[in-house]
Amino acid sequence: FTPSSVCAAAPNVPYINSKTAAAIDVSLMDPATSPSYTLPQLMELAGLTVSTAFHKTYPPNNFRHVLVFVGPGNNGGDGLVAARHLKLWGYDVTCVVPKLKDEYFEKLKRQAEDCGCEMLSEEPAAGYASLLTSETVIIDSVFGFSATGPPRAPYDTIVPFLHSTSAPVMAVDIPSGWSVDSGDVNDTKYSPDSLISLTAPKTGSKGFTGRHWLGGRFVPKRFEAEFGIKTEDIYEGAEMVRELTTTSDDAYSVVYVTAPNGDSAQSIASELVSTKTVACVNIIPAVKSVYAWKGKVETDDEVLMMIKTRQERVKDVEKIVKKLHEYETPEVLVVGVEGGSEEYLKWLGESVEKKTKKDKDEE
Ligand SMILES: NC(=O)C1=CN([C@@H]2O[C@H](COP(=O)(O)OP(=O)(O)OC[C@H]3O[C@@H](n4cnc5c(N)ncnc54)[C@H](OP(=O)(O)O)[C@@H]3O)[C@@H](O)[C@H]2O)[C@@H](O)CC1
Ligand SMILES: [K+]
Repeated sequence: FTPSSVCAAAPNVPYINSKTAAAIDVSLMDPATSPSYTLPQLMELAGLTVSTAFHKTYPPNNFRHVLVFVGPGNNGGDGLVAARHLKLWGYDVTCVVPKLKDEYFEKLKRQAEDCGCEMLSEEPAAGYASLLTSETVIIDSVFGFSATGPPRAPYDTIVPFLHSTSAPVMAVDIPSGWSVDSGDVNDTKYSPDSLISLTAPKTGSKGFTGRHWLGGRFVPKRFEAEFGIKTEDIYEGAEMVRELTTTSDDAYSVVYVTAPNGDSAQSIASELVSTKTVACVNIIPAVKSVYAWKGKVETDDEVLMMIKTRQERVKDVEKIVKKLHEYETPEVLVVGVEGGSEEYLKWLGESVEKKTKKDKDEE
């Protein structure tokens, strides 16, 4: 058995401060360099990158609604572009857009609206919380690397809402309200569920503990020498993003389940794998099981499933097995994984969908 894509360890990429981030931005659009990017080009690429990371973290079959908070600068522009893509990719999208920088941002708003995104320019009377459904994920594209000081109106109600909501949040570039260079120095306790860093992660996000993505597959390689960042070598295939989350402390399990025959095992295995509840099931044929049942010694011909998954998904494995299995008391035996080859464990981790903070809170 060979996994279709073996993932290498999360890359160790350099972090940059707000000054370097701004200098990179200027350099990308410097008309003296040939060819230089225009702002709309960069915004399209950044917005596509945000939506790609979002789709990987929150697939639309589980998270139908996206609530995008759009800020006054280019971070907000990224959010408007991402909103348009996500609507076209099957999500219901609501954008809160209190202010627009200029005519270009007006166009981005109209394009998103034209694709079906709902637009709000102010807080609903019942508060931002009234926009949440049980399937909402928020995009925080309020402030990026140029924000300084406490949020001013009208963001002085949006940012505290982001800090206090229990809905999962994906932050764009830096969690709004954190210092770009020093992180959560104001002790907001804001801890978004996920973060998509653009070009390079900012030093302020060093303490970030959720799922962390990097996107910037539009920055020329010459910037590596100039700004000390990493560019194209970190991305794989046609991917726009690379996950930076360290998975070294992830725990894995093997679950043993017996089934009466290969067909029965196959249907359970297909459900487990197709829902990304597990990475792999080995079906071992011709197992003879001897056991005591209702006072008698029984001997059965069975097959054995050896199921490999993340420890946090074991309960979901049990639920699916119990739903599909024809036995009254199917065997579900969990064994912890002590170790394994780094590449195989990385592949295993990537193949199983992680639980989000929301899933964990609901448990
Ligand atoms: N390099 C890349 O890969 C690319 C980066 N991109 C993205 O651009 C982002 C950086 O964009 P940016 O420079 O426009 O800054 P950002 O923080 O969005 O907005 C600043 C605005 O906020 C305002 N403001 C500031 N503080 C405030 C406060 N306390 N309260 C209220 N308002 C405040 C400030 O207003 P002013 O201070 O001027 O009055 C200004 O209007 C970056 O993080 C990334 O997401 C991509 O789009 C392109 C490719
Ligand atoms: K942000």
